Amino acid sequence: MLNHWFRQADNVCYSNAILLLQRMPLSMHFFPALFRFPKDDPAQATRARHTLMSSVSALTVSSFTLYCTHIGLFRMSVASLTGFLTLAFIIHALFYAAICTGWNRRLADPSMTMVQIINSILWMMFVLYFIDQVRGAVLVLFMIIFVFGIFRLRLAQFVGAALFTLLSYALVIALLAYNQPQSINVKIELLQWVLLAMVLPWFALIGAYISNIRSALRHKNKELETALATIEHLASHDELTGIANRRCFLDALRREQARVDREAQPFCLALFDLDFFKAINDLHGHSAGDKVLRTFAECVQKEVRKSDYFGRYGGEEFALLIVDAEIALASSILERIRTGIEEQAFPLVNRKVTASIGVAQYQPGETISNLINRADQALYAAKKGGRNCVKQAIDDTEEAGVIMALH
Ligand SMILES: Nc1nc2c(ncn2[C@@H]2O[C@H](COP(=O)(O)OP(=O)(O)OP(=O)(O)O)[C@@H](O)[C@H]2O)c(=O)[nH]1
Repeated sequence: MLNHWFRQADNVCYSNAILLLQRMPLSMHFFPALFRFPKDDPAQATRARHTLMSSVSALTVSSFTLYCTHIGLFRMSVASLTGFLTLAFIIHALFYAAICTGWNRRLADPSMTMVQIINSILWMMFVLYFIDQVRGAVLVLFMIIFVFGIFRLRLAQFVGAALFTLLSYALVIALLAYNQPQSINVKIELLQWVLLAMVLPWFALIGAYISNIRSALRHKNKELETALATIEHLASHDELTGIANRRCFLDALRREQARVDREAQPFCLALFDLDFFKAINDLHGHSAGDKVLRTFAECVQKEVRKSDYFGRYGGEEFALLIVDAEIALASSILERIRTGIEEQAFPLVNRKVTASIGVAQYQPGETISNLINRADQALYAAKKGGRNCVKQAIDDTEEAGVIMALH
């Protein structure tokens, strides 16, 4: 009977615990998160690293205070101090978990530097209040706390932290003078306070200076990143039409060739050349010609699939890489594009603009230049065949030529 009752009580406790865990979704993420370092986000990784560093320094101070308790310089039993140190450890773990779970991103300052510094200062005050004889030497530990501020704080925050330290220390002196007059020499403590008041502003100033240099560097890095992205875009895109330039197109062609050689899927290369474009330039001017090129590029882009790759090959010549398509399918796509161009309005020139198109299917093992050559031969045939049409190159890689007119 008693056994049964215990088992039931056990079950109730167990299900209550499960319920509690389910009702607290935070716990489900929180504990595993403590052991998960945020590697995928460099900013979060840096924050987690700084928090771990500050935890290590807190651990050193904790060991020091435990030793002081052991030799009778800390007015507290080992058991009570262990309790306080456990609390300090939990607080550090919470900071770390907040970063690992990404919770800190909701805060105005996701690094939580100021909060962590205030936390450390308060713990330092705790140590200063209970430690005897070596209180002056302990003050040097404030420097470690302020070093962490260099990672993030602005001058005003540094000054705030320094003032908070001085006021808290003054309060500790007053409390000691009132509660433990035998353990304090007020004159010496005040002298130490003045010394701290002289050192901290300088520390704050130099810290803020370094912090400013870091943020200027960050800003410059961002500018460099943007400049690099612009350069990369300029190097790979045609300025006039905004589509890929010849170099970038050839890179895409080589990538596709490597993929197809691996996966044995067909792809086609089409070369476009605007018909009588010289006459457009001559009659309507170069800028009208530029506008025609832009409208033409937009018109083709509208018609092609996202997986296909369109680029300016040079002058009024364009190239289209049609992936996963044999020549019959590619030709019907190109025929649709050709009709689209024919029907497109080109307001500045107020006349029909057409294009001749040559297309070749990649033959496994052939070189890129051979493929381009065959597509070019097909384009030449399209020009010769009356323009405004699509012509296919023959499959034979040895013998470049054209066999079929679609229009
Ligand atoms: N506006 C403008 N014209 C360009 C650009 N690049 C090349 N061209 C012109 O394109 C024209 C190409 O003329 P051609 O190669 O003789 O050919 P076409 O007049 O189109 O005749 P077909 O190709 O035989 O139909 C030349 O006048 C070039 O100056 C450009 O970026 N902008």
